[in-house]
Amino acid sequence: MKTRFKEFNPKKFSFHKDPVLVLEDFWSKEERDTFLAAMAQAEWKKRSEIQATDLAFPNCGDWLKAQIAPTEGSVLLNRMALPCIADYIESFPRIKQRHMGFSYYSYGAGDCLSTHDDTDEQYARMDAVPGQTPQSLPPQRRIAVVSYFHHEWNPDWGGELIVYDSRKKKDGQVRLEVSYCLEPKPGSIVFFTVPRFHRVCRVDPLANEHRRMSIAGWFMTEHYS
Ligand SMILES: O=C(O)CCC(=O)C(=O)O
Ligand SMILES: [Fe+2]
Repeated sequence: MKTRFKEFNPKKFSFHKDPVLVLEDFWSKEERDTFLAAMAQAEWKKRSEIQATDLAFPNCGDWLKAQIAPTEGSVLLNRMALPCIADYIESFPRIKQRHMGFSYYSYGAGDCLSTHDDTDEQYARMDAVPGQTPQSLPPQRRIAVVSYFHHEWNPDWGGELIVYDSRKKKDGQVRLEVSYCLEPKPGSIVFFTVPRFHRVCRVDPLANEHRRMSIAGWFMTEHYS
């Protein structure tokens, strides 16, 4: 569902019934300013300089990624403490530990993120030691979060987040159908359950120097093997 944050009742919402939640006007202008100031201080790395993202997302321009600062990380977590998130996470059996991880991203003209479902196969493969059984199962991403902090975004600038429904055809093949096309509206936040196919449309040259500034990451669970 898509709604304004002040009209949202987090006690009534369930990710089991509705896997995509879009909350508009989640952040005030002042809150966005604080995050943008922290982002301006961050140490950014290019997509092409990070081995895992270079392998997983070739031909996606050269967006930037940085570690979220501890203060902003806590602000984010406090604001995301919604009962519907905890209810969904706790619905998985045999949880050993809960994890989360969030990063800053900056996309300029020409940057995009090709279709993926956030199960992070590339990364999992890089961690695996050949011929060795892992001690415990790697954390599984359960809820993806993306939020937008730039102050201005024009529909001509592209950069939409497309979320798909995947339908199994009779021949066993999977067909993707667009379920949401979301403009990166300043101050909005998107949550969706993982796995779920999605992509970020290329930012158009019409954006000029404007950048799509976001925080993205996951709530994860680690399970007893
Ligand atoms: O920036 C977005 O809208 C989505 C980002 C995303 O899908 C990811 O970082 O895995
Ligand atoms: Fe993603």
